[in-house]
Amino acid sequence: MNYTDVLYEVSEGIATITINRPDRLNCFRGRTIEELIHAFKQAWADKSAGCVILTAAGTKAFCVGGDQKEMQEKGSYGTSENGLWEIDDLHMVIRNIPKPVICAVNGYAIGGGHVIHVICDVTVAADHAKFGQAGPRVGSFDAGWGSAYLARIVGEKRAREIWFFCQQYDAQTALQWGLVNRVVPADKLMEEARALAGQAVALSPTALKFLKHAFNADSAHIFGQVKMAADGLASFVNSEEANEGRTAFLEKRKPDFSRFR
Ligand SMILES: CC(C)(COP(=O)(O)OP(=O)(O)OC[C@H]1O[C@@H](n2cnc3c(N)ncnc32)[C@H](O)[C@@H]1OP(=O)(O)O)[C@@H](O)C(=O)NCCC(=O)NCCSC(=O)CCC(=O)c1ccccc1C(=O)O
Repeated sequence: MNYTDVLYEVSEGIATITINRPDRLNCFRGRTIEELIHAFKQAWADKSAGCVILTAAGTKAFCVGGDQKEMQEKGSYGTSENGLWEIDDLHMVIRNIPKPVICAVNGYAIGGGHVIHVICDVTVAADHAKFGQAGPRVGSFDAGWGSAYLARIVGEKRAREIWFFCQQYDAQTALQWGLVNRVVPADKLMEEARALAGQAVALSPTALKFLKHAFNADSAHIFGQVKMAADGLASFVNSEEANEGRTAFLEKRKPDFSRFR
């Protein structure tokens, strides 16, 4: 597959996957998701790769979720070559790949971009990174991993706060909340992520594989709500209510949801 939205490279046993849409703050469209899935599967199949780093191009954003401009213009984020919108499959391949996945957050991790970092095994954040969910402001929600798994990580009260108020949290707060593992100066981000990845690469791949499956087992039941959440969202995104959120964002004004109460 020829990548347009993603970069992929393997060196010293570490596969690095980079979301490469910096001019759109690395937000994703259907093609981005399809390429990310393909890249994760490459890393899965590659016996020379013992660990994966997921990061993004530039210094402003890791990923700011779904491409709202594409959604506004085309009525969808666009599909993959096979015609499907495969965000759930991306989440599953990050969980199921039997190798540690380290997310190196190089800026904003917002909306669906925040969910992606939440699902990764470990997160290293640049000190200027910002974290948060935006769905209820722009006409979206993740009632699957993005809420239920998030609550396991930061606790119910904080997860509800993150979704119910759509604020942004700095890297130190994210560290204090257990949302990220480490915070480093921005210019040391990849160095730190690669140092951690190198330590994993030196360990027993079979032990790591079984440990990852073991950690996953305890939250696997969340998958039961993921498809329902995705179908609920699919039926919501083109509603008048969701459209008000998206349009307000693109018009740089506050949304007015009062008529939908
Ligand atoms: C990230 C910001 C806080 C940055 O703010 P700021 O520095 O002030 O920059 P801006 O001027 O706002 O932005 C610069 C430029 O980028 C454009 N832009 C920003 N975000 C997006 C985006 N998501 N899509 C498209 N374009 C974007 C912005 O319009 C500006 O363009 P100009 O032309 O220069 O004006 C701030 O930008 C911000 O808050 N961004 C919005 C974040 C957001 O709302 N993200 C989407 C949340 S909804 C989502 O992610 C869908 C989730 C999803 O797909 C999903 C997830 C899980 C399960 C299922 C699904 C599903 O099926 O949908």
